[in-house]
Amino acid sequence: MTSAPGDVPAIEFRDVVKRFGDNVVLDGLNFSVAQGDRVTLIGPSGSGKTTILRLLMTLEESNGGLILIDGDPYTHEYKGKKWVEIPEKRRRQVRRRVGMVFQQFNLFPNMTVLENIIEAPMHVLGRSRKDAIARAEELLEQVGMTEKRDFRTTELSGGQQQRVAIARALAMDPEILLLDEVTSALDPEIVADVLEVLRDIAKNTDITMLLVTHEMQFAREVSNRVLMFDHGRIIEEAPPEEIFTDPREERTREFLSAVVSN
Ligand SMILES: Nc1ncnc2c1ncn2[C@@H]1O[C@H](COP(=O)(O)OP(=O)(O)OP(=O)(O)O)[C@@H](O)[C@H]1O
Repeated sequence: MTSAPGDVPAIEFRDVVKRFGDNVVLDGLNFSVAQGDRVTLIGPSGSGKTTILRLLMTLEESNGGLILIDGDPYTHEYKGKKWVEIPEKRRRQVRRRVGMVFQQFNLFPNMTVLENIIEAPMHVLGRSRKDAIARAEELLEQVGMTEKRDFRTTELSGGQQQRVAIARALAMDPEILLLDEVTSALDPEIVADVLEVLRDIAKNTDITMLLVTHEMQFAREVSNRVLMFDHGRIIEEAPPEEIFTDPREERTREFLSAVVSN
């Protein structure tokens, strides 16, 4: 599902600049993602893909430009003829619409699976414990983890932890789900289980998804648009069937053949 022309994009980057010291990672980046779009970011290591997701989670601050979620500016707005910072409270409201699953799961190790999933809905969204548990149980079923409900996360395999992390992100009912190389830390034989869960979410929800992955087959199945990054710039953009079979740019071609032969 993609938005009709004229709809407000779910995500918009306008001239976004991000530097780490002298290292200019994003140098005036512009792109947008329509509501319900599934967009994969590909590109060599260090090209800025994770930085984009971290900016969207406000885990990093940009050095310029605007990031908008559903048309709402995230960090700054133009008011009274000058740029002013968005108050923290409003920023948190916008931030809540975005969920992220990380490469390294980032679960709370001293909590059970269930506690991990209900923590934010109760404390951030103010849901009752009963409602949070009911939703968590639905999600545990969806990711095939019902039996591990009361286990500590340290007792789970990487693939199981990642499925819990997906359930935890979904428990906040995000409009946008960011997936950062969610299978990279997993043994090859369990990658398929996690991809199956994500495929299911892509098929059965209208969540906007922005994913960074080296699993090209997965990107092909799940996304409807692929953006190829190099040095913080989009050098090619196309539907997966086009970019994976007949890339326009030499740099994309090189990158894809290196990934496939790995
Ligand atoms: N916290 C940080 N401090 C300093 N430099 C950073 C930091 N985070 C990222 N960088 C730098 O920003 C650049 C982009 O990194 P980023 O992780 O976004 O790339 P990437 O495309 O996601 O790479 P990969 O595919 O390896 O994950 C790199 O040069 C990296 O060294």
